[in-house]
Amino acid sequence: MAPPSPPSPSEQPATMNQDQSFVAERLATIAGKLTPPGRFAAGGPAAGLPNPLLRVAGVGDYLGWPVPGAQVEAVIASGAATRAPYGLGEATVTDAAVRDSWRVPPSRLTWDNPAWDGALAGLVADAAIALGVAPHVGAVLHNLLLYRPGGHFAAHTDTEKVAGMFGTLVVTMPSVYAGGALTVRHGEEAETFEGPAARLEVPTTPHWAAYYADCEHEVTPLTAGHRVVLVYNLVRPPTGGDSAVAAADNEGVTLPSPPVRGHGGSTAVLARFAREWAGYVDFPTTPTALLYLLDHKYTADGVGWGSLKGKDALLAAALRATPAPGGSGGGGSGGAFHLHLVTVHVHQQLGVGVDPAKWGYESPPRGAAGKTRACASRWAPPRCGGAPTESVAGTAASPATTLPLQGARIWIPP
Ligand SMILES: O=C(O)CCC(=O)C(=O)O
Ligand SMILES: [Fe+2]
Repeated sequence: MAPPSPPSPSEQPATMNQDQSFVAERLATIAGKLTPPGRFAAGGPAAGLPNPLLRVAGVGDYLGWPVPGAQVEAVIASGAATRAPYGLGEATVTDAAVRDSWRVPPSRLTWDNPAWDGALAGLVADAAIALGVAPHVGAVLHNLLLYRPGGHFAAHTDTEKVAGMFGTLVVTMPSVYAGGALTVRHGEEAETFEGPAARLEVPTTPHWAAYYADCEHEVTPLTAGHRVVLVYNLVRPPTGGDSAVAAADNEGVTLPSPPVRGHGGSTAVLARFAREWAGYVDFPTTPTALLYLLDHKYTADGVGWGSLKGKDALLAAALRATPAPGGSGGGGSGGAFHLHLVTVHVHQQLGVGVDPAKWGYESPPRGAAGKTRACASRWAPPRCGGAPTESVAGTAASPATTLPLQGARIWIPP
């Protein structure tokens, strides 16, 4: 933070109580008002997609358009498809109670319609815009999935299968089925994609759905018919592509800026917030650092300034663009905030009357029998679980650097 400059009386919030909740609540309020550049999931009919003329090696004819149920059964009977597995911890297992579908790997698929790749690229661009992701998004075919009556996939999140993967695109080929709805959830929100034939009509139009891979999703059981989907990994350059602008941060480390525009007026609000915070930072109960829990979940490999999603990307862009009081611009050494993408593990002991504002970075509360109660992170996902410890540890996620937080008073969201 910039050196304190006492706020004028008119800048003091009416509810100021000079404790740690003021700055944290103010930042949460500002973040809450940001409108993310896209949705966590999007989809609908894909009228622009032609019949790909898809062939499964060893099965003969092109798949029909719509795909007849008998042809799906023939692919399964041929041995070209195997039961689709799912990840359980480090292992990959098959269990029809969790996932009941069949997969054909890309190595056994060919598509002969030369118009397919261009049409798919157009759909991927639309999906990227709908999710609010920077340009240069690519789609890599992962599987052809076949669902029979009763087929389903229980709620799960998708693992990042390749570097730069941030989401999944599902293209549902026209076929006759009922049930088999895809529901995607993020926080309190849910989106359901019914596919082309929710009412057992003979469909001719494929459908699509795209979502961030960390969003939980499920496919409800098919009550009749066969569902055929192409599943693509959505990938983007790890640093956010062309729009990633290198900028030196306050510690002299070069970081790419998040590939997001549209934070607009929020930098003015954040600049005012920075002034207020600076004016009160000498109070012993005012935090000198804030942990902000990201809206999306990120893996250690997948987190970075250029790979933040949705609201996270927007807030990071706004914070980075906020100039220091008296400074001419943000995003670099003149910015109002020191920003770090880190994973912080916090294991708090119950029953000791904890006042998080008094914590030093390496002085966690100590006390009664250990129980993991809170996991918090600043710009990175909580990693809950594991053995309770009495330490608070931070790992810089991007880039690897030592955090200058020793002795900081950190406010941790409840
Ligand atoms: O079948 C679908 O619509 C989704 C499949 C899925 O969730 C996956 O392959 O991970
Ligand atoms: Fe999935």
